[in-house]
Amino acid sequence: MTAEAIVHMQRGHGPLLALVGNPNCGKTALFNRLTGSRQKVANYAGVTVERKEGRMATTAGRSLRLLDLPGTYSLHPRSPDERVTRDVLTGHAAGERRPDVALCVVNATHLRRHLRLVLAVQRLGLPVVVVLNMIDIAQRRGLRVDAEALSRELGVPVIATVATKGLGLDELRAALDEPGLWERSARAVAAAPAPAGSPEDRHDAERVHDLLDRLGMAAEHPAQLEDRVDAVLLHRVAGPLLLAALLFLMFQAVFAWAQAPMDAIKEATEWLGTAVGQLLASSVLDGWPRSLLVDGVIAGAGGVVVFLPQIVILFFFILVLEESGYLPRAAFLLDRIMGSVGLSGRSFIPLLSSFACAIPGIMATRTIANPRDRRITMLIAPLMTCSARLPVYALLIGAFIPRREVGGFELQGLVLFGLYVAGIVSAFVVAWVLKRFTQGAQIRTLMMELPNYHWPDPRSIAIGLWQRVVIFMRRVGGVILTMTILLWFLASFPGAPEGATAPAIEYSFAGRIGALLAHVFAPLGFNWQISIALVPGMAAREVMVSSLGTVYALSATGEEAAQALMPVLAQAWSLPTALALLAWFVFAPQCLSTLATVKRETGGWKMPALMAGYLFALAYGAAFITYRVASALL
Ligand SMILES: Nc1nc2c(ncn2[C@@H]2O[C@H](COP(=O)(O)OP(=O)(O)OP(=O)(O)O)[C@@H](O)[C@H]2O)c(=O)[nH]1
Ligand SMILES: [Mg+2]
Repeated sequence: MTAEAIVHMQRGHGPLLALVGNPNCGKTALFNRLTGSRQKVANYAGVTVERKEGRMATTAGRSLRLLDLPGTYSLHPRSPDERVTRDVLTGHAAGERRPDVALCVVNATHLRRHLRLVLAVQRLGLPVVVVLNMIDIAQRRGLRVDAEALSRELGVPVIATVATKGLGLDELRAALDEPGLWERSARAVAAAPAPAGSPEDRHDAERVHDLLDRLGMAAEHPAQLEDRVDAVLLHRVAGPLLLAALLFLMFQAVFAWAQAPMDAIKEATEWLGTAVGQLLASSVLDGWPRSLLVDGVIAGAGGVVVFLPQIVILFFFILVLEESGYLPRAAFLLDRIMGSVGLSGRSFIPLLSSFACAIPGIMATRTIANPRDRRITMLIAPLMTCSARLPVYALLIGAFIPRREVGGFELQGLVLFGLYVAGIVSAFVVAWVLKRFTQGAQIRTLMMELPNYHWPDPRSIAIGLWQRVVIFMRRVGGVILTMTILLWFLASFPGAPEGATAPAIEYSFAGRIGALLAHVFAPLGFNWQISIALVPGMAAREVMVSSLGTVYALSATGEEAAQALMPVLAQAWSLPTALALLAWFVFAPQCLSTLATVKRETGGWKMPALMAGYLFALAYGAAFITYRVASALL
């Protein structure tokens, strides 16, 4: 996902020092003063970002390379310039060596903001020397600047400077001779690029606040609006509650807003099915071509397209949260909870991606350094409700959960919320059990640097949504259509024998396979139609919906074939059966592409076999219990 910054190979020699800081803090002024005319200017290739390198000498005469990195607000890049800075500092910029020491320049009049970046760079494991620049302006404004106290608090050298006048540069050149600095640097480079873990369960803004507080400088550097917003959104109690409320409303909207467009799509597909059916009935294409089009393609694929509005609404919220800068904050909040089951915030991004699809989520576990944490994160990724499960949930909820309000909330949205929560809770329980009963080192790293809040850009949201629509429609036209046609074939041949009374499908291949599978699934209340639909559903979970569409269209006798699936199911299944199927899909082990990805990532069959086995057991158990309990109660 990260487009790595490609830079020209620079054949410099000697230790590399990088100037890092917020825009306009005086990096270039300092760079010019330190290097004089000994500068090389080039471009980072692939991006029009200027790369400036120069040479400088320390007091003891040691020759250093100095790199003037683009100014950045944080290590969450929002522009190509910022990305270059992040990639160079993490050692991910092609053709560029990771710097040995970071020279962090901060504006003495903007300590609250600028110190955050210092902490973030420190956490990357790089030795840091802080340049406290613009002390002339700070002094003119009557701000206290105590470089020594700051140095004690940060545990790194802090040199006060006025870059434009060259003040403090001698002290800086002397500080760069300190041998401990380069020893630390050698250690950091050996351990690179894994960030050094901080056991503290806090984020940078909070740490800067405490630090300024202890220095008695908090009042001189008042909290900005953003910090005050964070004080609420990241509050220990209020934060998680607000997050839960937000997710809750999101799922309410998924049902409430999608109704009208869903009705429209449903009517359009029904109309199309009827029209095509009537047209072909009076042509030479009557018979199996008509059935393939109407019962296979239109009933199957059309049944899935209905759920496009809900997917668009869900991703609208996710994109807005991502763009606004809230999502990393949600990660921070959840890090605390994840810590309680022994996982770190590093698992959050892979798990969050798994809400779209487990495959990118499992691939994102590559960033988890601890092998055991990585395997556990992989194993629980499929428990996050992927978007492919949304159509299945929406179909069953639409058919079986009445549209009414409970305590002012839409019952259907409530159930959907509950299903997502069930997945998350199960994931946490599984992670806890795996952590408890497997061997391995306990490593707890927390990386929390929060990006600034931003008004979401409507254009990028529109583009993001459009991409989701394209992905979804490609799946409808690809795997879903293919599996639907295959199932139609299996469900249509061989035809019924002479004098048969039951619907023809019961004599077909699919009907017979379904009848066999139904023995396995009967204890869960699944009939043969469900059992057979589970098989093509292994290719992609939404295929379950199109398969049910095809199976029931073919099971229908007479002309009511073009009916929508929801009312058919509502009539054909009992409520306990529907609830058991929902419980089954919370675990839903049947996704072949996910298992294939796990095999590729772990290089063996052990992990995918373990994953399929435990998910199947959980799905079967949960569906069984749900079916029994619901049958007893209802
Ligand atoms: N008064 C005062 N002005 C300074 C000092 N250091 C830099 N400036 C001024 O601050 C402005 C920004 O300095 P630059 O060196 O361009 O800042 P930069 O960090 O390179 O900025 P970007 O490259 O945009 O990230 C310039 O007008 C400098 O002259 C200082 O110590 N005191
Ligand atoms: Mg500059």
